[in-house]
Amino acid sequence: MNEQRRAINNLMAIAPVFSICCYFFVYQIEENISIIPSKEELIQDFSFRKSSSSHKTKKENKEETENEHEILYEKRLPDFIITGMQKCGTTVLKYFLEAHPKLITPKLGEIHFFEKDWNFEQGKEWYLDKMPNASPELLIFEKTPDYMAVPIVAKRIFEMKPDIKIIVLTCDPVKRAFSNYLHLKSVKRPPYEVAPGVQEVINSTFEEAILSAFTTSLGAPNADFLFGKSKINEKKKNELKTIFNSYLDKFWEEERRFPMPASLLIRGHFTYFMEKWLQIFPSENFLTIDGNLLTAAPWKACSQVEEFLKIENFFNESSFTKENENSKFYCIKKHRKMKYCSKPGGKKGRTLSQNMTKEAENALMIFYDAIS
Ligand SMILES: Nc1ncnc2c1ncn2[C@@H]1O[C@H](COP(=O)(O)OS(=O)(=O)O)[C@@H](OP(=O)(O)O)[C@H]1O
Repeated sequence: MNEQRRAINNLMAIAPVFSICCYFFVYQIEENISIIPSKEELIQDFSFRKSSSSHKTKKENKEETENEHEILYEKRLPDFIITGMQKCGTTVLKYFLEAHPKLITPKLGEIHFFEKDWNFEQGKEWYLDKMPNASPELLIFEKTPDYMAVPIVAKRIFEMKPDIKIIVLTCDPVKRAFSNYLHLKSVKRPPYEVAPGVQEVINSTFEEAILSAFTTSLGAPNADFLFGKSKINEKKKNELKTIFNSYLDKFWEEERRFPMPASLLIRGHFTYFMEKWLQIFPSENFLTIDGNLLTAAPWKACSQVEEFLKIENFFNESSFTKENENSKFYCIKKHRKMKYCSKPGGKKGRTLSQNMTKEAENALMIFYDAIS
C-alpha cells in the first residue's frame, strides 16, 4: 500500500513537469505545422522571391514603363513633319531634336506613309499605329525626306491634318545630287523596291548619271552644252529653266513620281517644290532651315525649331561637340551630364571621303544657276 501511495505521489510530482513538456511539445509541433506554407502561399512566395531577388533588367524596366505609358497615353497624328529635302541632313536634325524633352518621334526611322501608295492604302490607323504613345504636352514628329518631291503628298497631308507644321532643310543642290548618288550606290534594296532608273544610276559613274539626267529632262543638245561650259547667258538660262520646269510639271500634274536618274537633279530644285507646297499649305506652317547651318552650328538650327514650335529652349552650344578636332560634323550630348557625344547610326558622311569630278560639279553648278 505504501508502495502504491509512493508511486502515486511520484506521478503527481512529475505530472506538472510532464504536462509542461507535453504542452511545449504540442506547441512546437503546432508552430512547425503553422509555418509549412500552403501551395498558394508557396507560389506567392516564389514569385515574390523571384521578383525581389532577381534585379530587373533595364529592358524589363523599359518595357514596364512603355506598357504603363501605353495605358496612359494615346497615339496621335504628328504635330510636325520634316519633309525634306532628301540628303540635306534630315536624319541628323531628327536625331538632335528627339533629345528635346518636349519632342518625341517614332522609333522607326522613316514612315513613308504619304508617298508610298501601299502604305497610304493601309489607312490612317496604320499611320497612327506607327506613332509613339505621347502625353498631351509632348509634340510628335516624324521625318520622311521623300515627301517633299512626290506630287500627291502635300494634298494627302493637308487632308489628314491641315494645321500640321512642316520643316524643310535646304542645302547645296550640287552636293545634294552627289550625296543622293552615293546613297543609291550603297543602299541594298530588295528588287521590288528598286524604282525605275535606280539600277541605271547604280551601274553608272556620277558623271554618266548626270549626263543621262540632263538628257532626259533637257534633251541631248542641252546636256552636251552644259558639260564643258563655264558661263551661259541669261537667254540660255531662261530657256533651260523653262524646259526643265515643264518637264517637272508633266509629272506633277499627272501626280507621277519622278524617275531616276533625272530625279538626282529634280530633288534639289527646292523653289519648285516649295511653290507647289505653298499652293496647299499657308506659309506660316513652314520653317525652312539652311542645311549648312545645321552642319556648322546645330544649336542655332535647333533653336530655330524651338522658336517655330514655341517650345522652351533646350539646345545651346554646349549640347554639341565634335568627336575630334578634325571632325566636320557635330554630334550631340543627349543628356546634360553626358560625357560622350552621340550621333545617328547609319553611314552619314559619305561625301566627306569621296569627290565628284570637276566636270560634273561644273555642269551642275551652271545648271542650278540657270534654273533657280
Ligand atoms: N552632324 C552631322 N552628322 C552627319 N551627317 C550630317 C551632319 N550634318 C549634316 N550632315 C549631312 O546629312 C547628309 C544626309 O542627309 P539626310 O539625313 O537628309 O539623308 S537621307 O535623305 O535621310 O538619306 C549627309 O550626307 P552624306 O555626306 O552624303 O552622307 C551629311 O552630309
